[in-house]
Amino acid sequence: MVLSAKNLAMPPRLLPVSFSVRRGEIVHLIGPNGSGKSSAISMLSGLVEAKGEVNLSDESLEKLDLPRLARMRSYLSQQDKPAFAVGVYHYLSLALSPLGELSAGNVQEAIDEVCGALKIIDKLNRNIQQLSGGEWQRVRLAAACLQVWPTLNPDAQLLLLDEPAASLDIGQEAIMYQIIRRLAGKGIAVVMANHDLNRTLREADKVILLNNGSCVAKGKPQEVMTVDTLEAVFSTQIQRIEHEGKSCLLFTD
Ligand SMILES: Nc1ncnc2c1ncn2[C@@H]1O[C@H](COP(=O)(O)OP(=O)(O)OP(=O)(O)O)[C@@H](O)[C@H]1O
Repeated sequence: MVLSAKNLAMPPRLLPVSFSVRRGEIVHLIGPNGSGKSSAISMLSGLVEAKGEVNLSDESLEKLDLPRLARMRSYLSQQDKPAFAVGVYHYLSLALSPLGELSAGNVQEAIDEVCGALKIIDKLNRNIQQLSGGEWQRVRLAAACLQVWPTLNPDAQLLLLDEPAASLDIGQEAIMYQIIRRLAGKGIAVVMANHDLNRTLREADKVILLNNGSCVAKGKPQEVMTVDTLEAVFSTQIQRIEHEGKSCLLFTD
């Protein structure tokens, strides 16, 4: 098991919730605004004190120092641009700095793959302050992926993403899911907060549904995300239809 959380809590923001995440598994945290998704992810990052027991690769999270944490997991928080101004390439190299000496060839290959996929190669020399919201989000996503890219980081285990699709158009969002699946395919476990319930239905191996800081349900998306449960939690009308063998939610309010 890559990650196990037993009674993870930060009352009243998040009441005790337990779950585990396997190698290569993609777990989505869903729930209304203020339900505790970001609180849970920030605690899993090890940067915020958590109640309960969290183990990353059988090591207690609270015993991992920052350099080791930085090698084992990366964390894309919800945030705006930083106050400093650096080039995109420089910003990406900051994400690689915890990984120590790296082969220049491997770094170039990984940057080409990740930045090529996210379509930001032409932005590498741009200052981060001169990017659109969606471009900046893709740069941040690239940095988070590179930090746990297995050819650069053999200790990488976990990618934590807090609403990574924020500011992305639907085409860029599709690319983002491809790169998340590619990393999961390389064995990295992914835990992410998400508001696009249709994406969660299709992309998540496991879903944890939160409401008012409590876990309402967890398990396979098809089982957890029933119309009745989602309508009750989100207080809106929902229909679920089948299209070409896939479930699709319609929001009819
Ligand atoms: N720094 C903080 N100090 C105190 N309470 C906070 C803090 N940040 C968030 N909260 C509260 O904790 C609860 C959970 O917030 P959290 O950000 O985890 O929700 P979320 O599910 O990620 O919401 P959203 O979908 O809006 O991003 C909310 O009631 C929120 O007001």
